[in-house]
Amino acid sequence: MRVDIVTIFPEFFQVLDVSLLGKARQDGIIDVRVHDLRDATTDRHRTVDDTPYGGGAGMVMKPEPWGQTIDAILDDAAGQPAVPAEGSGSGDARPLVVFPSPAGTVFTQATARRYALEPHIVFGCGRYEGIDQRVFDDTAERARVELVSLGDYVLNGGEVAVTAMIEAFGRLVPGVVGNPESLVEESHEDGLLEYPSYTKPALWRGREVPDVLLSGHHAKIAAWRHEQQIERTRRVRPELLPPELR
Ligand SMILES: Nc1cc(-c2ccc3ccn(Cc4ccc(CN5CCCCC5)cc4)c3c2)n[nH]1
Repeated sequence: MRVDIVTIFPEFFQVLDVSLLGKARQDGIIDVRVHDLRDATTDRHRTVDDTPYGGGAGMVMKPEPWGQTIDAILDDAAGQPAVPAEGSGSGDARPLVVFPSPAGTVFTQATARRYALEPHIVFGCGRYEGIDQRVFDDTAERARVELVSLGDYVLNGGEVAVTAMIEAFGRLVPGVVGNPESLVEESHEDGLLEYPSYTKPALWRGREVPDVLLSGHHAKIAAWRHEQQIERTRRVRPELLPPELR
């Protein structure tokens, strides 16, 4: 899987070398390339922003550097088509270009699962007050474009959102996580929040571990854990519960 990231803060993504993904990159499972948007500027000040038409506070990112950078990435990728995972993916062979945005659809585990199947994703990290709309419109001529929100709060740019998304789908890419079983039982994987976890010692500060977990009775343990998931989801995120469990 190839991932391209466009940003004015390329050093921000050194974090991807440290985390779980460092090994995935070394093993060639995920090929991450970071592009400095300012490399596509032509003026002495390497300008990437300007005042908004129609007025308003702040600055908007100019379209030219974006158009040039995205074209270069897509042209380069066209020369070496990444093979989509067998029997998976959107079926649309065009690359996927994702722009974090407060105005985007909310990123969920379902989005992460879908992204993990893509052979190539380009992430565009905006800054300032956002990117000129024509960048999204122009890119949509040759790629699938998605505006994605991390949640209902405003960040200063797309970099944190892209880091979170890459971690969320990266860990689902086969070969990235040592024990694939650990991916099945986690929160949101079955639409419910996770059950509480315990480990040794059996008694800690006067607090014991639920007896069922010490029983070795796997069917009872599984039933208890599912009940805990439903109780916790009902308490914390009732909107996630399927109608029949509300
Ligand atoms: N989930 C999530 C993703 C982001 C995100 C993603 C990408 C960028 C790029 C820039 N910002 C900062 C920003 C964006 C919007 C505004 C509002 N402003 C109102 C007037 C018209 C212009 C826009 C303010 C500052 C970003 C923020 N935040 N939260």
